[in-house]
This record gives sequence, structure tokens and C-alpha cells, in this order.
Amino acid sequence: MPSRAVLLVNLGSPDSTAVPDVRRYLDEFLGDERVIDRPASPLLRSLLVHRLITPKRAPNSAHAYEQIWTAEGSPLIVLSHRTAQKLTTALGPAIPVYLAMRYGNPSIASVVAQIAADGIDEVLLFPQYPHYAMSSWETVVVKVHEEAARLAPRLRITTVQPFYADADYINALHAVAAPYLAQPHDLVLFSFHGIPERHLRQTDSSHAHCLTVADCCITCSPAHATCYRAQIFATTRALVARAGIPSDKFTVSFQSRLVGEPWLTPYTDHLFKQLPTQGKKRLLVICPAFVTDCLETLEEIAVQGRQEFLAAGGETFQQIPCLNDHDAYIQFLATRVRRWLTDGSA
Ligand SMILES: C=CC1=C(C)c2cc3[nH]c(cc4nc(cc5[nH]c(cc1n2)c(C)c5CCC(=O)O)C(CCC(=O)O)=C4C)c(C)c3C=C
Ligand SMILES: [Fe+2]
Ligand SMILES: [Fe+2]
Repeated sequence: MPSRAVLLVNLGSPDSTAVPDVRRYLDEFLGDERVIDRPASPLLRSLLVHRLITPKRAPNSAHAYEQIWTAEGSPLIVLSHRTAQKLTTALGPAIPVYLAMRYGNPSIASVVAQIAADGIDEVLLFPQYPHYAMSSWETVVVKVHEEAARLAPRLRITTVQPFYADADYINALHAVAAPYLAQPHDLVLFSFHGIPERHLRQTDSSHAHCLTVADCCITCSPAHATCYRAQIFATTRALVARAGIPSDKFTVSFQSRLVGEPWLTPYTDHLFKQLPTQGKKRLLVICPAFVTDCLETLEEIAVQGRQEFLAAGGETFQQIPCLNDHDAYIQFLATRVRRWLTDGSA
């Protein structure tokens, strides 16, 4: 019987809030050609990222991380470890659970080397992203395969596909959101991490659908297998149906953009300023692109977003936590792992 294991991979955080650590992390993150992919020349891109962007960004990012850092470290890392621990308990000792980060530590290289040293033959790679994006799900899958080819060439890898509409994932979102949805509110804002519009066109396998066909994301197409926006709308539709949210009580927006080119719209920070003027003064915010609370939910939304919304005339601002180590999310993960163990499907 081959020896099997699960590998959870999340995005990662700096080792500390010290500016040099944040800069090293940003250098690795933004140096990824699937995250910053322009200019096309590797030399020019490297100059742009390592000489211009990260030196300027690192002190501001370090300050943002200081706002959310805990005694145990980065929330994303701490919460991911808790999730891995709970999954280990749910699955029992026969199936070890490993955890790696795409950027920073524990690195994919170190964890793949450990998997090989432990004599594992087959692994279920479980990227902790519900939606496909070349800057999230795809870069994890490519990096794990690169490191496995180098460090564990005999390892067989099965990869969990983006699970944006999986009924158990939607049930888990609903389990976390239900107590908040029961409170009075005017609007539920579904705020997803943005990506450049250009990335949608680039990952459109048909080269003729995304942002080309009218209403591209609701017109059925094979391009949706790699369309971040179509998958986001699918998650939203599924949760809205599951929770019975009326059509005039929710909207979708995109956060965390960088400057320089159009990203997916509407922008979350613009809505925080506009919604109170449209009578939407009691806001509930949910961020389903992130399975784990992180800088983007705990600082950008919970700190900055709240301030912006209240300063614009908003009255109440309530944020729904991410899935984190909620029992319903552990159940979703465990169900997928057991399915793989039983019939090999992912
Ligand atoms: C949910 C999926 C994510 C996608 C898609 C994504 C794309 C993307 N991100 C950047 C730039 C930054 N993102 C940063 C933080 C960050 N991003 C995600 C997830 C996705 N990013 C998470 C979970 C986090 C939080 C990490 C943590 O430690 O808590 C940052 C770093 C912080 C900062 O300086 O603002 C940057 C930079 C780009 C350019 C991009 C797509 C092209
Ligand atoms: Fe689309
Ligand atoms: Fe990001």
C-alpha cells in the first residue's frame, strides 16, 4: 500500500513585521512572474520589482502587518496551522497533513523535502484558494511540481481543483455567515481580492470570451474553468441562494489592487465611500476569496474599510470572519481527502 499524505498550501506572510523581513517576502511574492508579469523582459521586471516597488512598499506593508500581528505571529500562518492541526485530528494518524506557504515559511521546498524524507509516495495537493487565478491557485500548483521534480521526483501529486461552488464549501461559508446575516443590515458586500483585468484575458483559454463577449461571466463558456471573475460570481450566486439573501441586499466588489493598470471593478474602497450616500448605512462584509483571515481582511477591510465607511456616513460595519478552522470547513477538507483516498478523485 503506498504511503499517502495531504499538502495544504496557503499564500504566506513575512517572518516578522521588521522592514527587511517584509521586503524579503515582497521580493519573493512580487518577483513571481505569475503575480507581476509586466514588463515581459525578466531583467526589466526584476528592476521594477526589486529596485522600485518593494523598497517603496515594504515600510508601509510592515506598518500594516504591525496592526494585525499576534503574539504567535502572522494571523494567516497561525490560523493555517490550526486548520492543518484540526484536519490531522479529523483524518487520524494514517494520513499525515503537511502545510506549506507559497511565499515565505514554511517554504514549499522545505516541506516537499520533508515529505520525501518521510517516505510518502502520493500526495493530495490542496491549494487553499476557492478560485482559479494565475497569481494564486496556478502559481502554487506550478511551484509544488517544480520543487517535487527537483526534490521528490517519484512523488505522485493529485491536485484539488478550485472549489468555488462545492456544496460543502458553500455550506461552510453559510455556517460562518448565518449568525451575522440574522442581524439587521442594509447590504451584504461580497469583497473579493482583485486581479488586473489583463490577467482575465490572458488566462482565457478560448482567447475570445473573457471581457470580450457581453456579460462574459454569465454566458456559459469553457473559459470559465480558468476565469477568476466567473468563479467569483458562481460562489456569490451559490451563497446567496443557500442563505436566501434578496437580490437587492447584496453586491460584489474587488479589493487590494495595485496602481498602474485597470483591475477588476467595482473597487471595494470606492463602495465604502459611496454606499452610505445611497442609504446603505448598515453594512455586512464577507470576503470569500480568502479561506483564512489575513492582512487583506484584518487590516484592509476591518481597519481601513471600517474607517472609510463610517467617515462617509455609515452607521454599522460588521465583518464576517473567514472560514479559518471552523468545523464546517474542516469537514469540507476532510470529505475531499476521504474521497481521494477512496476513489482517487480530486
Ligand atoms: C485570494 C487570492 C489572492 C489573489 C488572486 C491575489 C493576487 C494578487 N495579490 C497581489 C499583491 C499583494 N497581495 C498581498 C497580500 C495578500 N494577497 C492574498 C491573496 C491573493 N492575492 C493574501 C491572502 C494576502 C495576505 C497575506 C498575509 O500575510 O496576510 C500583498 C502583501 C501585502 C501588501 O503589501 O499589500 C501584495 C503586495 C497582486 C499584485 C496580485 C495579482 C496580480
Ligand atoms: Fe469571464
Ligand atoms: Fe494579494
